[in-house]
Amino acid sequence: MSGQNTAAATDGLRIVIGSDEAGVDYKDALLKDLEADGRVAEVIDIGVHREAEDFARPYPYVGLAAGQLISEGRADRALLFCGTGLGVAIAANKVPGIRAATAHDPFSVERSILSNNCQVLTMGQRVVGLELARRLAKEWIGYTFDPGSASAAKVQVLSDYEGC
Ligand SMILES: O=C(CO)[C@H](O)COP(=O)(O)O
Repeated sequence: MSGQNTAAATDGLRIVIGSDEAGVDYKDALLKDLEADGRVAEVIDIGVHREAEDFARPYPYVGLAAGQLISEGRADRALLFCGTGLGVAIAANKVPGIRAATAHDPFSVERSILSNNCQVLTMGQRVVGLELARRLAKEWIGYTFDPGSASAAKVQVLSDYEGC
């Protein structure tokens, strides 16, 4: 799984988007951005949705569901929101093989891919402005992990530890 995203980047990414109630405004805004982005082949909206039964779904279920979709090979990446971005990242990281990072600045977003080969980026609606979140997501889509880079062996330590 550590090399995931590399092949998909040429075909268009399949991206899961999700949030809890505290992140739903940003989730809905970024959903539109992803759908309009020609680099994205598929957007999978896992909720929550306003005025729907899932609206009160707590953040752990959102992070776990996103991580599982990637782990099962049904998506390449996930973009997740909650109040801080922390809860959905912690949850996604519980799925074996998933590397999720909370990042609210351009350098960390870049390194989450180029250093850490993270499949999941999370942000907090209560932490970062909407326009910055939109810009960060746009940049994030453009990064691809290089499996021949010096960072690859470090990521492999994590994959070896998890056995996947
Ligand atoms: O930010 C959250 C979890 O990290 C979540 O949106 C709110 O969680 P709470 O503070 O436990 O309500």
